Amino acid sequence: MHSLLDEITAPSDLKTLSDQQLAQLADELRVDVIEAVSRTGGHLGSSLGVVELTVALHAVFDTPKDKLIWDVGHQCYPHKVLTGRRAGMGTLRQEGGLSGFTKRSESPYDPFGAAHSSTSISAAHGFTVARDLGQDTGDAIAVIGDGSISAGMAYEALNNAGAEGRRMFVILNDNEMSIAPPVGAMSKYMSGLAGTALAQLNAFGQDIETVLPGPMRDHARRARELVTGAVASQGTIFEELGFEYIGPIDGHDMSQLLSVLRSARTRAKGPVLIHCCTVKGKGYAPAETSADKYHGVAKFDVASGAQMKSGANAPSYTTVFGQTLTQLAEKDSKIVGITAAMPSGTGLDIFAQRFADRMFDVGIAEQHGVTFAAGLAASGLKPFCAIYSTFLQRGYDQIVHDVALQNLPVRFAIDRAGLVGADGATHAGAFDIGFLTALPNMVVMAAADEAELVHMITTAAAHDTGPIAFRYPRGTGTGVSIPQEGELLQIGKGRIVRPGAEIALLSFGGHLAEALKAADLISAQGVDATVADARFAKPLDHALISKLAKTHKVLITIEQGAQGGFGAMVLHYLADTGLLDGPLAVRSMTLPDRFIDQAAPDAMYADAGLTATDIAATALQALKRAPVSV
Ligand SMILES: Cc1ncc(C[n+]2csc(CCOP(=O)(O)OP(=O)(O)O)c2C)c(N)n1
Ligand SMILES: CC(=O)[C@@H](O)[C@H](O)COP(=O)(O)O
Ligand SMILES: [Mg+2]
Repeated sequence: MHSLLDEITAPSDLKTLSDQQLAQLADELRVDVIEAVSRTGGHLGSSLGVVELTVALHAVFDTPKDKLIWDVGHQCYPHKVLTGRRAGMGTLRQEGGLSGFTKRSESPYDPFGAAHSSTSISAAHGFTVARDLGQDTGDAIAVIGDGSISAGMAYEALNNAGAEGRRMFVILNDNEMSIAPPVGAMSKYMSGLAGTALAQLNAFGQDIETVLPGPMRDHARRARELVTGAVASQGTIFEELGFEYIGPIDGHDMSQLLSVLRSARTRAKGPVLIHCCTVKGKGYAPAETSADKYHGVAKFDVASGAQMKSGANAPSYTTVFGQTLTQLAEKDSKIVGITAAMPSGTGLDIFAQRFADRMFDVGIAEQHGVTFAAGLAASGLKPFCAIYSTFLQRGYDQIVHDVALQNLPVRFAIDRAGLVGADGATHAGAFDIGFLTALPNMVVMAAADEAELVHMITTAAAHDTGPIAFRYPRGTGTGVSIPQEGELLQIGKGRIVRPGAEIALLSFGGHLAEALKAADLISAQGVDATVADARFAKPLDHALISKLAKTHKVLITIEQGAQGGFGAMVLHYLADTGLLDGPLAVRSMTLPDRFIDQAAPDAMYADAGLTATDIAATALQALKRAPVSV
């Protein structure tokens, strides 16, 4: 069957299509995205919500000279299809394949990378100022969702760009969903905007336009825009910030999108915000009718929408966290949970099912979430601030300034520690060990398996003398049996998991299983190896480390984190106590000093040089070259 999509090799091809053909193209594009994502998995719901918007933006604007910047970028699959990457969609989020987000190195149509939310308006402002300073760039268009615009960074950008008054475009993609239903006053405000008389007036005007012949329709549209503009100019918050506000418009009505975008592009002198109402998962019933709108899906059967099961039999670390915290909270009414728009991703949805009034979703607002938790702790409660490692980076100054410096007992549940797989480099939980162990007063733990996680949550709940953090990997655990009750760990004490000699493998966190495999490989070479689980990167177990250093020829530290973390802390200690002055050979095995693109986690750790084979080879090599005792 003749397909317009087959004829599209670049957005410039859209300029040859009529408005009706653009609408047809959108329909074809939607089917294409559904088919593609059914084979790869990925962020389907948000992509389906912007199919018409994507076609209209590329049809009206002159990309790539005009810079189209997608916030988060998880909704960029239609964009990728239209910008020459349709053939590559089968490699989406896979090793060597297309990124799941926008990425500068992937395409000239991706002027700015994303994945962490709420960055698009700031970036667009950068392109705008550069244009005005003579750089060869066109208009900047930021497409930001209703969830993402709840982050403070978005207001920093609106505040700055609105005041400067430079011509730029912000498309507010309002589908009334974040990953979970949206929270916050802004969400209510935007829903109000979309539901007011303004929207009814808009809809009424559009109905009239549809029955009028060509020239009259344009006049009617212009009249509608003037009237709704007048009504809207009661001062939406965006106008108060210096933006012309247009909308709310139907983000699935191609003729409306085209006329509004063409008109705005022709007329705009300053910053414009177009409020676009869409449906997350639009056009695919299993997505539209699901609670999470198929935000992030595994491979699925198109006909039924049934997703392929992961096949894992152990519970995920996330589930263990949610269940354990809930169990502890039954006996401790001071325990509360804080999430930044990710209740299901962190497992706090489990906690909320039992303690709805003790779980707080602050929206995509990690900075606020951390200091909110500090306020809770200062008031005597026991806040568990559950934020993925990568997103916790957003709240670092708050951890330093509001938590550690004041020595407040905030508990940080750090999921997705280490390499995370399909989400790639933007979501790697690589840096939290380093940025947390640098802080005075902070206790830093890492769970080697899900049983250890139970002990660490229990220990954190009881730790009231200052901040404490525990990190754990994405995905299912090791399958160890999970204790009914967690033990109280002694702060700063590690454990010998496998006694040995000559070579000591000191693991911190989720790589313990790999260290044990490495010990087997080392033993097969006739060398004995000790395996220890540090449990704590701060405070270090000085007695354990000294003992290992004094009774072995080689000490290898292993962590699922970047340089400057656990291994560095151990090296500080060994150097400062003179334990490096003798015959001991020390190697610290970390993630390499580069970003690692998406692949299966095991493949990513292989790329990082952190497999059992790598560990064994490093240890045996060190033994061979270990300084000779004098
Ligand atoms: C700083 C940060 N925190 C959390 C996330 C996780 N996250 C990805 S998409 C999303 C929801 C985005 O909602 P919205 O902007 O409305 O986009 P939609 O999915 O509705 O299209 C969240 C919380 C993130 N990417 N970045
Ligand atoms: C786009 C985004 O940032 C989130 O959807 C993220 O991909 C979730 O990660 P998990 O799949 O590890 O929960
Ligand atoms: Mg949304």
